[in-house]
Amino acid sequence: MRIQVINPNTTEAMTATIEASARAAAGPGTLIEAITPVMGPASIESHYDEALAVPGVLRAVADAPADAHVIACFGDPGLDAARELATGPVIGIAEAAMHAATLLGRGFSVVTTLSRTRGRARDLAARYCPPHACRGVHATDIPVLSLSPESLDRVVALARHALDHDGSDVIVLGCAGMADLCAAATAELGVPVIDGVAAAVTLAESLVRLGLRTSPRDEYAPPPAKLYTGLLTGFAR
Ligand SMILES: O=C(O)C[C@H]1NC(=O)NC1=O
Repeated sequence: MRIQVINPNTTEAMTATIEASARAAAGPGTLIEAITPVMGPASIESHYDEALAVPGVLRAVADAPADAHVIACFGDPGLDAARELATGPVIGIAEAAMHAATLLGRGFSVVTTLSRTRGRARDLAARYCPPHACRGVHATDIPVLSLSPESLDRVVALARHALDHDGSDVIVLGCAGMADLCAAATAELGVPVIDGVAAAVTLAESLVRLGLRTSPRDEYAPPPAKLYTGLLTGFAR
């Protein structure tokens, strides 16, 4: 099977981090096609960035039919719109990570980048999870493009604080750029630490293997035909 893994920001180095995590998680029969969009922000750290990332996500989904698509940004930008264009499953990394977390413990905490992105994470938790599953969202105040292997200590220290303060038992990494910190953080913390990229790829694989796809009925049906002007000439097939 072919899974398209989209980095919604335009930073190739981050796409490489995402691709490595996706390939490590994928099964032997899965081809990972990681892509960087042709348009959008260099990183996504605000509602404005998120809005401007969506056209690039939709272009990617429309241009490359795949058995499934992963949106590899913790804000899950364009997830519902992408489901109207795709035929296979479309999975966001926040969605996958949060669902996985609810299967592994009684409550999870999110460790993310800038404090201003905490509201989005809370909103997504309210959509995806039962009440009280997400016990807290904590910001490292590390900008997305400043994440590096040296960020591990800060991420782990904040995760320890989160586990104690929130009374949670699982950690969700709140940025695709943290994917390469997951194994080391898991070893340090001794609790499940979830990388949304890996969770989304394996969830997408499972759905495809079960022969399941996005429902074409009603809300996720292809968008109604209409005129689009300017840059956004529309991406519907
Ligand atoms: O919302 C965040 O801080 C993380 C999010 N931003 C980004 O460019 N890739 C992400 O996963």
